[in-house]
Amino acid sequence: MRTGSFVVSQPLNYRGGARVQPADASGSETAFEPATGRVIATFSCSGEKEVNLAVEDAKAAFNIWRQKSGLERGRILLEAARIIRERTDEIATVESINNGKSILEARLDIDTSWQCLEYYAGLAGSMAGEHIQLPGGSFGYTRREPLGVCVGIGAWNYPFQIASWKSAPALACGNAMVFKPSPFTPVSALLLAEIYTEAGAPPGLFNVVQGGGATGQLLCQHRDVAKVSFTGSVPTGTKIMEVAAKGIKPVTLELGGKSPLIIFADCNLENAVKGALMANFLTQGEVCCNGTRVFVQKEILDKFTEQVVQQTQRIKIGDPLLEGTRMGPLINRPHLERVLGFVKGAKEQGAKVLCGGDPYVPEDPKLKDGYFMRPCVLGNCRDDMTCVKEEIFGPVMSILSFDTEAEVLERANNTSFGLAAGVFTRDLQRAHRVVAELQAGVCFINNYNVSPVELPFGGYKKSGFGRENGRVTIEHYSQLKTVCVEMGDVESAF
Ligand SMILES: NC(=O)C1=CN([C@@H]2O[C@H](COP(=O)(O)OP(=O)(O)OC[C@H]3O[C@@H](n4cnc5c(N)ncnc54)[C@H](O)[C@@H]3O)[C@@H](O)[C@H]2O)C=CC1
Ligand SMILES: C[N+](C)(C)CCCC(=O)O
Repeated sequence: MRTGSFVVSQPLNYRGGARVQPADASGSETAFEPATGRVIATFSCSGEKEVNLAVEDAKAAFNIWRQKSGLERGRILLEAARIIRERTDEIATVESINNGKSILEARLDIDTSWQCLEYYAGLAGSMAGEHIQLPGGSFGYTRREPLGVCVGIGAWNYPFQIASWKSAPALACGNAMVFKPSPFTPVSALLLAEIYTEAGAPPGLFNVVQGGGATGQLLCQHRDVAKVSFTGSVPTGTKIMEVAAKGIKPVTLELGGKSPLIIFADCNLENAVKGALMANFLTQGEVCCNGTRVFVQKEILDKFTEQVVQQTQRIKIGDPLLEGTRMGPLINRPHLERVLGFVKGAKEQGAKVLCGGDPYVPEDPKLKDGYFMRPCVLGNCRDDMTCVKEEIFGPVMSILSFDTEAEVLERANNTSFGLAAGVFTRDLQRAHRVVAELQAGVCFINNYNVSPVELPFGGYKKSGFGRENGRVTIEHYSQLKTVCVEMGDVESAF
C-alpha cells in the first residue's frame, strides 16, 4: 500500500457481525488522507434509527455474552489479540494513512492494542466476588457483574488504540459495546470489529456507528446504554457528562491536558532531551498527555535548549508510510491552521521561535497538499502566555526556566488540567517527593509517554476521571451485587 492510493468503498458501520449501510442518516462526513489531502471515504452519519438498531443488537449479544464464564470470554479476547498481532502491519498502514502518524508509531499503537486485549483476557477469568461469614451460619457474597451495553466514543489521534483500550476491558467484564470513532478517522475501528467476530465474539458484541456530535449524543442519551467511555476534548466531555447525568449513567472521561515536564539540573541530560522529544512530538504532537510545558532548571537551560533544538531539527518529516519518516502531517487543514496560529500568537506575546513552527512542503509532489508543519520549540516562554496555558495539540514545545523545586511545583500545578507530568533527576528522593506533589493522574520519572497496559491511565482535575488500562478499570466496567443469605429464621420487628 502506498500513500495516495487508499480508498474505502465498503460500508463503515458494523452491526450484527457484518459491515452495514446505516438504516438512516443525518448528514454525511468526509474522511481525508492527511498526507495528500485526498478524500478516502464519504459516509453517512447514523441517525436515531441506526443508533437504536446498533444498541438493540448489542443488547442481544450482551445476553449471550454475560452468561459466559470469564475464562470463556478471555479465550475469545486472546484469539482477537492474536489476530491483531498477526495483522499489525496491515492495521498500522490503514491507521497511518487515515491519521497521518508515521508507520513506525502506528505499529507501536497496534502493539499496545493487542497487549491490552491480552491483558484483560488474562484478568477475565479471575474476576470474582467475596464470601463473607455472618452470625448464626448466615453469610453474604458479592458478584461482580457487567453493566450492559457500553458506549465508546473516540478521538482521532489514536483511533485503533482508543477502540481497543475501551472495548477490551468492557468485553472482558461481560459487557457489549457500541463504538463511535471520530468522523476524521472512521476506518480502523471496523478492522477491530471484524477481528472480534472472527475470534468468535457473538454478532453484535462490538458494533460501530459513524457520525459526529449528533450521533454521539443519540448514543449517550439512549435508554438502554449503561455507561459511556469518552476520549476527547473538555467541552465535549462536559456535554457528555450532562447527558449521562440525566440518565444516571456512569462515565469515564479521558480529556485534554497541558502537562508539565520538569528537568532538574542533576538529570542525565541526554535522556532528558530524548524525554522532552517523546513528550512533545509523538503523533505530530496530537497527544493528550504530552508534556508541553517543559520547565528546565536555570543552570542547564542553555545546554538543554541547544540539544533539544538540534534534535528537533533532525526529525524527518514526510510520507508517513516510509520507514525513515518520524513525523507525518497533522490531522486536517483547520487543525494545522489552528496550531500555526498558536505559534504566531506566541511570537506576538514575546516567545522566541527557536525552530520550526511553519508549514512544510515535502519534495514528493503527491504530498504538496498535505497538512505538514515543522516541529516547533519556543523559548523565552512565560507562564501567562497562551501557548503555555492552552492545549495546542500539535508539535509545539514551550520551554520555561525555574530556580527551585518549590517554585516549579507551584507553577507546574497551576493549571486546571491534570492528565500527566514528568520529572527528570538523578536524585531518587527528589523524584518521588516531586511526583507525590504533582496534581496529575499519570506521572513519569526519567521517561515520558510510555504506556504499558498494566498501568492505569487517566486524569485529575479537568483532564477527566475513571481509568483505562490496569486492573482498576475492571471496576469501571462492572458493578457489584451483594447477596445476603439467611440460614436461620426471620427475626421480625413486627
Ligand atoms: N485524555 C485522553 O486520553 C485523550 C484526550 N484527547 C483530547 O481530545 C481532543 C481532540 O480530540 P477531538 O476528536 O477533536 O475531540 P472532540 O471532543 O471534538 O471529539 C471527540 C469525539 O466526541 C464526539 N462528539 C462530539 N460532540 C459530541 C457530543 N455532543 N456527544 C457525544 N459525542 C460527541 C466526536 O464526534 C468525536 O468522536 C483534545 O482536546 C485532546 O486533549 C485526545 C486523545 C486522548
Ligand atoms: C500512547 N500515548 C501514551 C502516547 C498516548 C495515549 C493517550 C492518547 O490517546 O492520547
